[in-house]
Amino acid sequence: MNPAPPFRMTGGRVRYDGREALRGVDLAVGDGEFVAVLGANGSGKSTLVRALLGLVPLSGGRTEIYGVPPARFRDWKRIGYVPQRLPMGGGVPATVREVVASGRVARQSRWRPASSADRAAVDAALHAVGLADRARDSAHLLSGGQQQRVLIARALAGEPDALVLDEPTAGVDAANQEALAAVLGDLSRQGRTVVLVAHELGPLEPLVDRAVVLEHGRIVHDGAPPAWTPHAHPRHGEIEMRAG
Ligand SMILES: Nc1ncnc2c1ncn2[C@@H]1O[C@H](COP(=O)(O)OP(=O)(O)OP(=O)(O)O)[C@@H](O)[C@H]1O
Repeated sequence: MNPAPPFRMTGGRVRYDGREALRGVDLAVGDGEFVAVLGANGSGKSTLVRALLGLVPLSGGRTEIYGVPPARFRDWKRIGYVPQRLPMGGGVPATVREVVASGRVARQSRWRPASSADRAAVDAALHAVGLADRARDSAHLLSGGQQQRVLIARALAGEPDALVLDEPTAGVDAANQEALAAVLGDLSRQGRTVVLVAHELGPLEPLVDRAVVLEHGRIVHDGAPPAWTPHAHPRHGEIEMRAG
């Protein structure tokens, strides 16, 4: 029997205040796949990835993480999540290293201090996103693009099998987008599963095996990445399929 895929949603529905944001989504993401979730503002992209992770409840259908419904899933160290907005800033200033080290929590025993494996994973994650030389800096003083890389490093530090990123390129300059593409390319070649939400793929495009396009909470395309005018947000009718 094949092992359960990282994510499988069947007939997934999500309702906010009586309005449906997901309207019957069937989606299985296989081990090692690199899937981009595309669509216009408000089409339901964030809702879909949050529902896959059990962060928003389904009003209909079901979803599983490695074959287990999110409420019963316990193996969170296998999953990395990079949210759309920064939960850091405000509060107590933390160094870049401290934020990244917090990504090890799911792997650490509560009664033991960080092990050498923890420290090595944090170092590797900082190195992967090109921020090793900023480890002692306050995370909230970095640029938006660098903060995004800190959040990615935090997820990488947990050495997840599957990584979910919500618009990792939004508001990120070209150099940081290239850096992100290099990191995600390495992960993908290592066989990790990547699901990312994007408006535009930019330098990530060559990495994408499969694009899932949402419109009004439904999947309207699932296959090769569609081509559209750069810098335009895909709207109804604007997406054209690449020949071949
Ligand atoms: N917490 C919430 N409460 C009520 N409505 C919500 C909530 N979150 C999202 N919505 C609505 O659900 C729909 C889908 O939103 P969602 O954020 O999933 O779309 P999106 O494709 O990720 O959009 P964007 O590209 O702007 O991030 C939108 O109409 C949005 O206004």
